[in-house]
Amino acid sequence: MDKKWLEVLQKEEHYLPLVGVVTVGLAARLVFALFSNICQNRKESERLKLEGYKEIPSPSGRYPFFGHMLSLGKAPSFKVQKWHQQLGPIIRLDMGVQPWVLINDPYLAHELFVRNGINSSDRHKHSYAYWMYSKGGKGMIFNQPGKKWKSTRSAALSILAPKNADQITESSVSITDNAIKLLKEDTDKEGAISPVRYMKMATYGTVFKAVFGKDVTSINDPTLNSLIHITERSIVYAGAAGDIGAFFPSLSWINHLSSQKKAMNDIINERDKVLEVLIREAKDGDVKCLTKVAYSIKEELGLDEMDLTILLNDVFGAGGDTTGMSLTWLFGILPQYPDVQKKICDEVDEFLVKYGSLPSFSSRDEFPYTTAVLRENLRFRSITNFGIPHFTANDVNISGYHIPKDTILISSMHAMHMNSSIYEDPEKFIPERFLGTTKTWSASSSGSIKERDIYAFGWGRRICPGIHLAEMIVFNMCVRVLAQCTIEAPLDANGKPEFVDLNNIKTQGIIFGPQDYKVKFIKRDSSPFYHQL
Ligand code: HEM
Repeated sequence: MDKKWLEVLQKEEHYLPLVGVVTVGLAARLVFALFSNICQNRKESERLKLEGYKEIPSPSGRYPFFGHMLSLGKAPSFKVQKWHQQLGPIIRLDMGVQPWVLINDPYLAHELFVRNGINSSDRHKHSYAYWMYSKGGKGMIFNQPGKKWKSTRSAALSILAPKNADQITESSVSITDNAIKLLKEDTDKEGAISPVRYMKMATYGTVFKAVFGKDVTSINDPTLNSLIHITERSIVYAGAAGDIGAFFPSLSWINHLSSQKKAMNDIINERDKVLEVLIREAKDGDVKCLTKVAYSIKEELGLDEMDLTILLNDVFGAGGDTTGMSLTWLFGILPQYPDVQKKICDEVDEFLVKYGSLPSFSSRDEFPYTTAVLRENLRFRSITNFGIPHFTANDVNISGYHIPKDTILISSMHAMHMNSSIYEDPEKFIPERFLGTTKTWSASSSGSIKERDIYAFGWGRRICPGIHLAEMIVFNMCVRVLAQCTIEAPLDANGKPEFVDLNNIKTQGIIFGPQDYKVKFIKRDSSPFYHQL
């Protein structure tokens, strides 16, 4: 964020006359901004301290004007984990003038987001995500939790809920098989490959079919790729980088000077054009998909065209990158644990011999070890840095702490999954910790807090509506790849495997992934299907 902010300033200065009145004017505005932000910082800190309540601890490393923003570093999730280890389950950060309260204890998070859900389920009115992307709070993700938001959720669940997802189940398998076919062909040509594009094809492709009813057969599908490109640029701006004014109100003028504003507007215009065509074709087509279903119940739900456009974009965007990233972590982790791979392969082979066909998600119960690995993958590397932040609509008091209205609330996703009071040896990748837990991700994310064992899908009324689809795509991809291949790291000049560094994180807006890496998908001669590969 700090770097981006400086880049914006540098770019703007480049276009402005370098000497004279403008430069002096800018300097004066910066000094004024600095001063007024410091005053506001102080007011915010006072607001968080209330007599009779415990003070929420705040880490050192707070700078004037920027607050903790400059201390978050390149891997904010890891830094926040350290702060929780030092200060406990609830901490406060000052991001410019904006207070953030972060929680890494599931019971406290449950008390805040579920028991006090009425006051803790708003979204912050982010300059890009709320005002531009969702046109002032339309659709689902950035909408406030009122009547329209409820309607968009019920429209989405008409396709995504486990009991309604039959159609997606079939298409998920065929899109996944297409992606694996291409992955194998490219491996034969190139040796080691980066799995990211193929995972994106399978995940975005499945969601694309579910939302717009269109099949994706090529990794180069132009419409799918342009929507992915638009989505990924949006995800970056939906993070802190797209909302300078919220952290530094006195610097919000930068947003208006900035070429960033133009770039953001371009994304939205491009998005609207692509969606207009897709929606028209989906409405007129014969395939049952979210667009068709949502339009058929539009009047009943009291939604307008733009509500639906943003909703469809929300579901596409929220489903593709997250699920693809979970698979990208998995294929980076597995080469480092050959014994884990072997146990998954044994389970798949046993199924192949017993039934003579590849499994689909409905056979999930026959894969206790594989499902434990996929749960551990989700815990070990959480995909979203901090979920999607919530915002307090009113003051909230939990466990003796006072959280005022207008505070950003964050479930510290990585720190919660690395909390040693919940998981033994949390820094180690140990799938066995989940053996014996056969519930689906969806069932265990929404049950009682005592039975919850993963926290990657958020909380309360805002909980991710795509959990079932996410698990289905990840399961299908994992078992179908390992039915045919083993995954190995390429070797360096000395014959040593070049594993991806699992602690070297790439943060893209709200998503958290590994650095780019390559692996080899090697045909598995022990597979009962070997001769058909
Ligand atoms: C492994 C994959 C996924 C992960 C880790 C994930 C995680 C999350 C998280 C953390 C939230 C925020 C919840 C909160 O605010 O408390 C969320 C919301 C959401 N997710 Fe997912 N998600 C995944 C896959 C999907 C899929 C496949 C879809 C749909 C196709 C989807 C659609 C959504 C939507 C629409 C929301 C916004 C809900 C609202 O604001 O009311 N997600 N997801």
